[in-house]
Amino acid sequence: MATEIIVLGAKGRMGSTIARLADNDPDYALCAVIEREGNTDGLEVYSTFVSTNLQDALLKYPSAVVIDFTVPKVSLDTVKCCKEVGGKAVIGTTGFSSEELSYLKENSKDISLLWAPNMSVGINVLLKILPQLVKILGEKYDLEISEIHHKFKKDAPSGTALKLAQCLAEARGVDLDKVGKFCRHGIIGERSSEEIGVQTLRGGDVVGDHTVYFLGPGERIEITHRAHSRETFAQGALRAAKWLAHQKPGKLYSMSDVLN
Ligand SMILES: NC(=O)C1=CN([C@@H]2O[C@H](COP(=O)(O)OP(=O)(O)OC[C@H]3O[C@@H](n4cnc5c(N)ncnc54)[C@H](OP(=O)(O)O)[C@@H]3O)[C@@H](O)[C@H]2O)C=CC1
Ligand SMILES: O=C(O)C1=N[C@H](C(=O)O)C[C@H](O)C1
Repeated sequence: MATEIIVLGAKGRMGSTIARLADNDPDYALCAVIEREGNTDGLEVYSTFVSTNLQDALLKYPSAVVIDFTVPKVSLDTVKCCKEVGGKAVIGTTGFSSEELSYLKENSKDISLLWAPNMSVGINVLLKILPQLVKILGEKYDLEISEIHHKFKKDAPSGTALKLAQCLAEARGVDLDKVGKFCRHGIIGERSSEEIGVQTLRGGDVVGDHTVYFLGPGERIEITHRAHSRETFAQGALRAAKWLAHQKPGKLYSMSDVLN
């Protein structure tokens, strides 16, 4: 049976990619596309329900999974709305504060909710193997991350870079809030071995590149993931929605649950 989908932020870079793919794939039924008041022009290309109100769409399609790639404030409203009317949501938005992430976790007890800062298969496989590399290479290898994104991206560092840094910190048994180094400028002194550096580049139309560096004595390993198009993330979001449609609330799901 086709998975029913509601796409929020349907004119955004990610929202439009997801809506187009869902509309052309018999495994999905694009039930509704939602945009902000005054910004629905052009959405009639989808022969589906167009609205500025998520609640209206969820009441009309109670089994649909909402896919939301917008901004933190809007995604928090999506969670609130799903809780009020009983919907499920896949959230790809990044840039949440730790309090906002706690809000997602808290509400995942009541609604089926999945959040992942990167829905590509490649990044999620990388997250699985990084702890092994950290443990084998040990303390002598310095850990750094760099990311490059298009000039329109609003948050920094990327949600993926933060997730990768969190993964490295957990593998070393340290607190990222204490060892994360997000900016270097001026006479900063020698690098300490505990640091996990995260550096941000912005420009042009780069879809999303992430590199993890293991910088050791006499050698280094660099692992780079490059997304070739937004369809990589969009296909992941649709796969996540298909999976989430059959899940009960209980925890804040992530892509690792989907790919298991
Ligand atoms: N998890 C993953 O795999 C990925 C995550 N992302 C994340 O997804 C998010 C969106 O990225 P992207 O598609 O490039 O961004 P866009 O800016 O292209 O799209 C954002 C969408 O959100 C809507 N929006 C923004 N503010 C509001 C508001 N206050 N009220 C209602 N709607 C609003 C926009 O509508 P309007 O045009 O009217 O402003 C637009 O439709 C980002 O956080 C990004 O980091 C991106 C790629 C992959
Ligand atoms: O804003 C983007 O474009 C992307 N955002 C995500 C992030 O912040 O990690 C994922 C992807 O790299 C593209």
